[in-house]
Amino acid sequence: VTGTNAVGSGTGVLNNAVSPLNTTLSSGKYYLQDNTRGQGIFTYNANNKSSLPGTLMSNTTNAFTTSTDKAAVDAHFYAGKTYDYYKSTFGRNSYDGNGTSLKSTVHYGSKYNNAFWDGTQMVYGDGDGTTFIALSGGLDVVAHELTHAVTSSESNLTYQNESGALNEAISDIFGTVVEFKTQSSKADYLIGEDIYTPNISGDALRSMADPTLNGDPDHYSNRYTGSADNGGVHTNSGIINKAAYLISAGGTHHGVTVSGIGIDKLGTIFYRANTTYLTSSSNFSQARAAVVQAASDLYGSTSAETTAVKNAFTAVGVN
Ligand SMILES: CCCCC[C@H](S)C(=O)N[C@@H](Cc1ccccc1)C(=O)N[C@@H](C)C(=O)O
Ligand SMILES: [Zn+2]
Repeated sequence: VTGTNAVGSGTGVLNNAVSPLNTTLSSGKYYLQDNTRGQGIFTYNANNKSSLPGTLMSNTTNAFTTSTDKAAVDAHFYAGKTYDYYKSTFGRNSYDGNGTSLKSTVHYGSKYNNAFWDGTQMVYGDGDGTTFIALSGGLDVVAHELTHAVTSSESNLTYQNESGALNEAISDIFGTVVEFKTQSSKADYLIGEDIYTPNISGDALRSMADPTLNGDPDHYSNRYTGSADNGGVHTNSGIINKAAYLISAGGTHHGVTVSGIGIDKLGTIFYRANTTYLTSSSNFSQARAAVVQAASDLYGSTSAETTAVKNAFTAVGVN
């Protein structure tokens, strides 16, 4: 909408206080439209239907605190935080580098247990209340989906088999990196922990530290070779997620010891790989080469960073 910039507040999915919330005042109504980042961040309500984008979220006051507001408040705020990470860390203006506006829709479908990037916008379900609660309530979910947009603009990894698992792992990696940079006190290497199984504490949809906790492989010899889930893109991502975990945190896996280099460098290395070396058809072995080259460019071919990358990929059986 055309209006004036305003700063409001809200309540998130986990009943967390959210402030500041960048909004737009137009004709006496406040909209979830943030004009301070790129060409804007716009958050919509699908009203539990499946037509997109739905209606731009509005309120008569600048306090978004109703139950309907909560998923939108987090989607809006976390999209802004993810935008900030890419802009401040790499100078990247929005997912395409051109400041293209970020659109999110919440309350998609009925009890929809998923979130996705549809090629032009982020989409979030409410969950069924048992497997998931509203998925935009997880910062790692929002950063996961927005990172698919970055990947689509860069390597454009094909969403199936090994390139698809790489695509998924890169989204999990940046979901985690953004969580560490934005919510440092509650950051972890778990994926979806904030919005997964509200009745079970301590679990998550995936674990980068130990993918086997959810039945996902942590070594290439255990990869899934079937056709489900586009060739196991959410399963075989565990192999790359484990390598990423080892690069950042270090550890010994299958007899190979990795000296961790930290979460910031993990993000910097994978960002360079995704924007410079990976292509739509890259497989795991080619991804190793891409990430090694990225680390070498950044820190030197004999650096501790490059050594950590090599050892981590070896540890998960990718050569
Ligand atoms: C619509 C068809 C599937 C789209 C897949 C999207 S990109 C995706 O990977 N969504 C994430 C959502 C997510 C992210 C982080 C944490 C929790 C949940 C995902 O992992 N979806 C799982 C449930 C899946 O599709 O199997
Ligand atoms: Zn995904």
